[in-house]
Amino acid sequence: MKQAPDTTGPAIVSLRGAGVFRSGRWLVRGIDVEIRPGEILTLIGPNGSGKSTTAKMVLGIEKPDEGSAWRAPDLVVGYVPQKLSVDWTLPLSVERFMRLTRSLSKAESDAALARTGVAHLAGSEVRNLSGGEFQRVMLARAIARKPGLLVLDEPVQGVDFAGEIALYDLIGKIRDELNCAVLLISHDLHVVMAATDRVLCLNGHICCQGTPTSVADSEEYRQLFGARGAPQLAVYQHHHDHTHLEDGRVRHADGSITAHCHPDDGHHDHDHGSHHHDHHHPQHAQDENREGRN
Ligand SMILES: Nc1ncnc2c1ncn2[C@@H]1O[C@H](COP(=O)(O)OP(=O)(O)OP(=O)(O)O)[C@@H](O)[C@H]1O
Repeated sequence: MKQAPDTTGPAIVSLRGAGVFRSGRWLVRGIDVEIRPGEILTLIGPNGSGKSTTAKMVLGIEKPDEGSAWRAPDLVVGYVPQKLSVDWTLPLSVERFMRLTRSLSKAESDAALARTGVAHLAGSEVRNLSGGEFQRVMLARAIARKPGLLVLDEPVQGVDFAGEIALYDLIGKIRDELNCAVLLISHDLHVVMAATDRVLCLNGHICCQGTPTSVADSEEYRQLFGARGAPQLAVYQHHHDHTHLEDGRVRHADGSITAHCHPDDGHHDHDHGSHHHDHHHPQHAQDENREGRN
């Protein structure tokens, strides 16, 4: 059985009463956050609530105008920003993109691409990648130097729902393999990955924090996102309640076998109200095989 990551070590990042003041106003204030090795922390909050600004204080890109921001001196950080200023009209292969701004050996680059399941795309043009492929390349770029902290600003943008679940699975696996801490930013509330240890809900300040379910239940969260927001914070759980057999049929948790799986066939629980995935699709299995081979 796999051991749970040890998240009890000393903090690798600590923000204390941190705030950023720009253009005559406080973008965020009073941010207290500690990040420990191996833990997954998700920042959620409406557009403009200060998630990226907080992440930039964690990274040291923005200096706090009040309070303090500290990082362990030897901390290697991998960062996938929300936006990249790259001229995509120029030809650029994945391989070159991986090594564009950093000294990375070909072996390190190949290993990272393999880990995120996109080794086969090394020679492809970046501008031709699909949204999901691009995010995997970005992830590979961020983990290539084996970071102790991985900061992912909206890692599932441009990715469809199935791809989103696969990416969250992958991020969880990378955390397990590298035992790195992960800071995830999401303004999209409908899925928070199950592996998230803590959710921090921002609205210019820390509005509430805790386990995903405790945040979804909190009064502050409901006030911030309204009644509509509450059922949207669906914590993605991988129930593995059925298995896809080689002949394409499906064996359910109750032992029965059917030709297909269908949400309304009575074999699945519906505890989140919204569309939620409680099983693997063949595409995910392919991704896992690909990751496993590399
Ligand atoms: N350098 C800056 N100068 C002035 N205002 C800024 C600066 N950077 C960000 N802001 C403003 O600060 C607020 C918080 O921005 P931030 O990018 O941290 O929000 P966010 O929660 O990440 O938003 P989103 O979900 O839209 O990405 C926004 O209103 C933004 O316009």
